[in-house]
Amino acid sequence: MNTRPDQPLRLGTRRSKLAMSQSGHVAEAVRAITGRPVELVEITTYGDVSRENLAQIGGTGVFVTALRDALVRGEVDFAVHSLKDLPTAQPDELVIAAMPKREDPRDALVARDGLTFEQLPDGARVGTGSPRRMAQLNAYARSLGKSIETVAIRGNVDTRIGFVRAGELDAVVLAAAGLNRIGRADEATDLLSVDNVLPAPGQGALAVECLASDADLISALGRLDDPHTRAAVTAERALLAALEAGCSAPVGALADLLADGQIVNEMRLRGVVGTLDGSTLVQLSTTGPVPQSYDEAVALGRELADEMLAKGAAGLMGERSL
Ligand SMILES: NCc1[nH]cc(CCC(=O)O)c1CC(=O)O
Repeated sequence: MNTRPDQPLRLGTRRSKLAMSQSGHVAEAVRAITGRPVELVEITTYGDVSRENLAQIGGTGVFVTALRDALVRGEVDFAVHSLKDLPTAQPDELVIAAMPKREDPRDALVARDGLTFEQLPDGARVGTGSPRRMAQLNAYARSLGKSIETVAIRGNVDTRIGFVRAGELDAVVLAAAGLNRIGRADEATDLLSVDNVLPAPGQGALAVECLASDADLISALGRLDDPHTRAAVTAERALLAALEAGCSAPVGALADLLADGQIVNEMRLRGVVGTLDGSTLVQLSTTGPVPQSYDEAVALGRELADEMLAKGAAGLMGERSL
């Protein structure tokens, strides 16, 4: 670790309520492991100040780059990111020392009058800036014999829920993990089954990152790692990378463990790509032994990507936001 044992470890974090909450939990855990104080260093990222549509600015790393720069410059010792905001390419000088146990990966609906997705009226206005959500929500609505109007919005959790409270939208869709982490789980009026809406790769999981050269810190942070979360998220991100898609692409993926009684013996990886209007989806799944290494997890993701590409996935990903 870079600083003297009596000095606090510096944790770089975005300053949104969600980021502060997840960083606070990691800080507490690191304090317990190392016996050292942990100080939060607030860092503003491009994604926090830009008002541009995320799908248009490309999404790749806009919430992450400033935190990584602070790590490389030695201004902070480690950083906490939402895994789904992290580009799939890993810089050589940094490592993800821990992926703690994942929260609920599902998307949540926050609708007026307590409505579930099935109860939304035909033509309901549903806010989301995510092409992945647009594609799958439109397809889900279609399967229920109705249509919805997806409205591109962005902003933090409070801002997005505010559109519903103000009566401007019938509903918004957000990550359940985000609501849970800021103590607002009860705002969700529906949790969308992953059978209908697959989450973003890595959704609900965190990445704790530090310098690749900081062996002591890597080993301390490693105690927060959850191997099943890491295997699942690694497979999901390998799928995303092999599809050559970024976090703003209409790609959903989720790996989960299949248990036979108490014995976990397989990992299933599901993936989806679609057109924004939801008229065409390529949705496939594959199952294999629980990956025991990084390479095995990557292989599962690549295998599914190859199958999806063979079914025409590439042709569906050209579209960006509206
Ligand atoms: N930049 C958006 C973002 N990044 C991580 C989360 C939620 C928490 C998570 O997935 O870990 C969110 C908000 C959302 O999608 O509603």
